[in-house]
This record gives sequence, C-alpha cells and structure tokens, in this order.
Amino acid sequence: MSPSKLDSTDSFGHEEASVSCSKPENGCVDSLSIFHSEKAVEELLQQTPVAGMDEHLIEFSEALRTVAKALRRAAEGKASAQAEAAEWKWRYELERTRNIQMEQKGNNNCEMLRHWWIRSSLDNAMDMLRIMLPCLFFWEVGKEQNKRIAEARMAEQFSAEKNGDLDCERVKNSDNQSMLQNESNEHSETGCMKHGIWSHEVLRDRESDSNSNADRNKIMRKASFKLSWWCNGENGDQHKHDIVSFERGNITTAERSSKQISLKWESDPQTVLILTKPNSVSVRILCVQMVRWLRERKKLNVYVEPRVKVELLAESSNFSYVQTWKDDSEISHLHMKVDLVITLGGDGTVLWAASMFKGPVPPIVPFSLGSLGFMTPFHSEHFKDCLDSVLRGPISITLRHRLLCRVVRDAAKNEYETEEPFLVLNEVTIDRGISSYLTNLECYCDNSFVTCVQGDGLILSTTSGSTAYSLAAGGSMVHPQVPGILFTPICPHSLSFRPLILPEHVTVRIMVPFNSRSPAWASFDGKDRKLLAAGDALLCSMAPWPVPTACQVDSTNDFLRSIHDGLHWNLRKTQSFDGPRDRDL
Ligand SMILES: NC(=O)c1ccc[n+]([C@@H]2O[C@H](COP(=O)([O-])OP(=O)(O)OC[C@H]3O[C@@H](n4cnc5c(N)ncnc54)[C@H](O)[C@@H]3O)[C@@H](O)[C@H]2O)c1
Ligand SMILES: Nc1ncnc2c1ncn2[C@@H]1O[C@H](COP(=O)(O)OP(=O)(O)OP(=O)(O)O)[C@@H](O)[C@H]1O
Repeated sequence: MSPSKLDSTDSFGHEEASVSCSKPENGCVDSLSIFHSEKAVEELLQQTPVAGMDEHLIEFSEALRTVAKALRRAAEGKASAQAEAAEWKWRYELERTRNIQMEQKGNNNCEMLRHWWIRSSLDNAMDMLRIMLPCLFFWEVGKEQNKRIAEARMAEQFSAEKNGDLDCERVKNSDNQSMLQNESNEHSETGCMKHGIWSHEVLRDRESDSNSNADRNKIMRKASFKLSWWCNGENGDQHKHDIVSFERGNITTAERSSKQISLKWESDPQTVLILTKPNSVSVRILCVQMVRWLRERKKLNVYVEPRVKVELLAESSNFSYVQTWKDDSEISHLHMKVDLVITLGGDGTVLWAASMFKGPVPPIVPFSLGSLGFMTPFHSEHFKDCLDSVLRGPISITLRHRLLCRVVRDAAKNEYETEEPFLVLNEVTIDRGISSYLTNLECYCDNSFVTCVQGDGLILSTTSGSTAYSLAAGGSMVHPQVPGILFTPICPHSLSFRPLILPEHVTVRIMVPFNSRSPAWASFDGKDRKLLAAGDALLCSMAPWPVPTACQVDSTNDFLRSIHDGLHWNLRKTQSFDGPRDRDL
C-alpha cells in the first residue's frame, strides 16, 4: 500500500470522516458511515503491501479497525435497545386491547347466558303447562309428579346459574381450536372460583353442542367437582386469594400458597379414559378386568387408545361398547369428555398421559405396573377398592406443575414467533447430542444473565421431575407440591457449578450463542428431540395447566414413601445398642 494511496481522500479521507463522527457531540452514531469506515480499513489491509511500508501505518489502521468495530457495536446496541423498547410498548398495547376485548366478550357472553336462562325458564314453564293440561283429570297424581320435574329443572337451572362464570368461559372456549393458542382464555378456565380452586361444571360435548337445541337431554355432561385446601385435617371450603396480608404495615403470611388439596365430586363421574403401557401382558390382563368392572359394576363410559380397543376386541367382541378416537385431532377435545384418567404402567405412562393433554388435564389415577413408581401410588391388586374410593371421593391430590417450553429460532422476529410449544411434567433437557464438543449455553432468568453452561448440558426440571433425570445429575429432591424450577447442569466442566432452584414465576431463556462450536439438542420428558442451532433459544416458564394426580394417602406421605421404596433413600442398618456411649467417655 503506497503512502500516496493512503493519503487519498477516496479511502483514508472517508475513514477520517467516520472516525470524527464516532466522537459525536450529541452521542449520535451513524452506523452506515461506521460500516463504511470498517469496510475501508478492511480494504486497506487487504491491499498488497509494497516495499518501505511504514509499520506505524499498519498499527494505526489496526487501531482504526478496532475503533470502527466498537462503534458499530455501540450503534447496534442502541438500535436493538430502541427496537426492544418499541416491542415492549407494542406488547403492552396488545395486552391492553386484548384485556378490554376479553372483558367485553365476557360481559356479552354473560348477558347471552342470562337471556338464554330466562328464555329456557319460560320454555320450561310452557313444557310444564303442556304436561299438566292433559293430566287435569288425574290432577292429584299429576301435581306431585310435575312438582318433582319442576324441582329437578330448577335445580339444574340454579346449578347452571351458580356456575355462570365458568359457563361464560366455556362459551368463549368453545370457539377455540387449540388450547395452547388461547393461553389467556385457558388461564381463566383454571382460575379460582368463589369456593375452592376451581370446579369443572356442565361441560358440553363438542358434537352435542351443535344440536343442543334439538335435544338438550342428550347433552353429555362432565362430572362436576370441587377442589379445596385441606386445613389441619379439615376440609376448608374457602380459599383465600390473598396469601400475604399487610394490615397496619405488618406483613404476615395469612395463607400458604401450597397446601394439601382435596377433590370432592359434586356429581358422579361418568366417563373414564384408561391409558396403558404397550407390549405388557400383565397390563393387558389388568386392562380387560378393569374395563369390564367399570362398565358392568360402575356403569361408566370407557375410552381407550385405538391400539387398546383392537386388543380388547381381539379378546372378546363384547367390548364393542368401549369408545376410542379415529384421528389424533380428536385428542385435543378429550379433556371435555373425560372425568378421570387411569394409567396402567410406570412413571413413563403417567408422562405419556400428561403429554396427551395440551391444556387442562382431568384427574389421573396412576396404577403401578412398572419397576419404579414415583408417580404411581396405587397397587393394581386392589384396583376395585382403590377405584371405589376415588369414584366416591373426596380424594387428596397432588397438583403437579408442568413447564411450558417454546423454541424461538434465530430468524424469529420476536419471542412470540415460536414453534408448537411442549408441556413437560418432568423436565426439558438441553444437551450436546452426538456432538463431542462441550455445550455452550447462555442462560438468562427474566432477562438477567444467570450463567454460561459448559459441559454436557442442562436440565430444567419441575419438582415432580426432581426425582428423575435431575436427581441423577446431582439435583436436589423436592416435594412435588413445592412450586419451582430446578436448574441442574449435566456434568459441568467447572468445580463450582452447584444446581439451583428458581421460583415458579420466572421465565428461563437458554440460548445457543453464535460462538458455540456445535448446536445443542432439546428433549422433552425424554422425547421429541429438537435441534437448537446457534442463535436459537428455548424459553421455559410454568404452565397454567398442572397435572392433578390422585394420592394414595396424601402428597407428603406418597412422596416420602416413593423415595423410601423407590430409591431406598438414606437406608442404613441401625447401629446396635451395645458399644461405647457418651457417659463412658
Ligand atoms: N440418567 C437418568 O436418570 C435418566 C436419563 C434419561 C432420562 N431419564 C428420565 O426418564 C424420563 C422418561 O421416562 P420414561 O419412562 O419415558 O423413560 P424410560 O422408560 O427410559 O424410564 C426412565 C426411568 O425414569 C423413571 N422416572 C420417570 N419419571 C420419574 C420421576 N418423576 N421420578 C422418578 N423417576 C422417574 C422411570 O420410572 C424409569 O425408571 C425422563 O423424563 C427423564 O427424567 C433419566
Ligand atoms: N400408552 C402409551 N403409548 C405409547 N407409549 C407409552 C404409553 N405408555 C407408556 N409409554 C412409553 O413406554 C415407556 C415405558 O413406560 P413405563 O415407564 O410406564 O413402563 P416401565 O418402563 O416398565 O416402568 P419403569 O420405568 O417403572 O420400569 C415410556 O417411555 C413411555 O413413554
């Protein structure tokens, strides 16, 4: 590069101009000119060196290149901060508009429901008159009978009115194709009712909905139930929403956020879904017995998976009453038909059951037919007694939290542009897959930098999953009713990387940085592996739909029994009485 060329205003002059702009009076940085300056330096350096080139010039141009790079980063940082601010503003506006719309829609639906109630009450009155008139001759007999009909109808109307809030939500949700697309609506579905945590009431079958006017009596109803906190062994009916009180400036915890929960049926369960571990003879035999008993003795509708229906029909053609689904799209409506799910298998079958419900999950009764049973407290030998007591209620349940995991690709415009989310009951694992390099994962918690994971990977686990993979990687065992997200590294290449437990309300973001030597792989409850390339991120937060599993005794007793029986936790021979004692010392 000749000095004359360096002096030329074409390249060097341009460079100077951009550098002087990099020390702005008003803090403004022109990213375009910085880009040009950097390019100019790049070009200068690439030119063939000529004899007698001054070394200082090279150093100077290197320095210029560094300055230009720093300026470019500053400009990019500013632009991205501005974009983020605009994004938050946009999100705020969107949320506000959505809330206003939801409020209006809710009011409209309630209004419609009220009109429907008045109209149907009039219809009922007309019906009653129609019944009564021909019966005038038998007035005394007819009077008693009509009174009973009227009472039943009024009770039904009363129940519908009492649960008006929930019905409003159902009306709203009936339009929804996918539960996950309508997160906010479903949030309110699982929300708190006046008494207890929530109550499934008068849910309509999709098919029945379409011809509901034609034949209301054929509407399939879900069993109604109530969940309540269990206080000191009593069934406390009231759930206080404010868990912290601050009267007169004194902060006290009036209610604990996590308590033993009790489920009490308000109407009898009618439909049961049985899910079974495949390829197991003992499971198949038990399934046959259970289906027969539920149908013949309990008069319940029974749903099974298509594969199991084929197996049952091969056993006997009498099983034609057993119901199933034809294609997977019907699975998304199962939660509206099923009152109770029974699983026959190990923990993997409970995970399978949970994965079928991408929104609310009906209560699950897990029977143990595997080698380990952390989530399967019921013994198959006593299935009739167990199911009798569950169907009668009340039962203790463990509300097992799930994590909602979304993959955001580098190319996505914002965090909402994600692929189909996954709901995990145990954990999401981000590992190195078949790559022999260390994973390099940047971790953020609610946008605060947590750490960089360099090792085999990272496990983000629920407390239910704390006894699974996370435990094997050195994580703590946590009672499943404790709300939180476990942050457990897999074979970290550092001596001080202890596992963390984060609070339930945070969003964890795991990013594969651009300087990572290899991509990472995410897997969800040990299934569905997804590639995370450089720039891709995984977002993980607590899902609004927990998995309610029935307890044999209660949450704590079942959890302790599972770690004693399943893991032989802290099992040690008791020291004998004879030997040295303190008083001898
Ligand atoms: N090194 C490990 O311990 C390891 C490795 C991979 C996966 N897993 C676990 O396996 C789970 C998938 O289970 P699967 O049955 O489909 O696969 P699987 O058939 O390979 O069984 C894995 C084992 O994990 C046990 N398990 C599952 N959930 C558990 C829980 N919550 N608490 C205690 N033990 C539990 C199962 O009983 C089973 O013995 C994953 O979610 C992961 O937690 C563990
Ligand atoms: N209904 C089902 N359809 C397809 N796969 C299933 C079903 N139920 C369970 N599985 C899968 O079968 C595998 C084994 O199931 P599960 O853990 O229940 O039995 P197990 O391995 O015998 O029990 P354990 O792990 O306690 O020894 C799991 O990976 C699970 O995902």
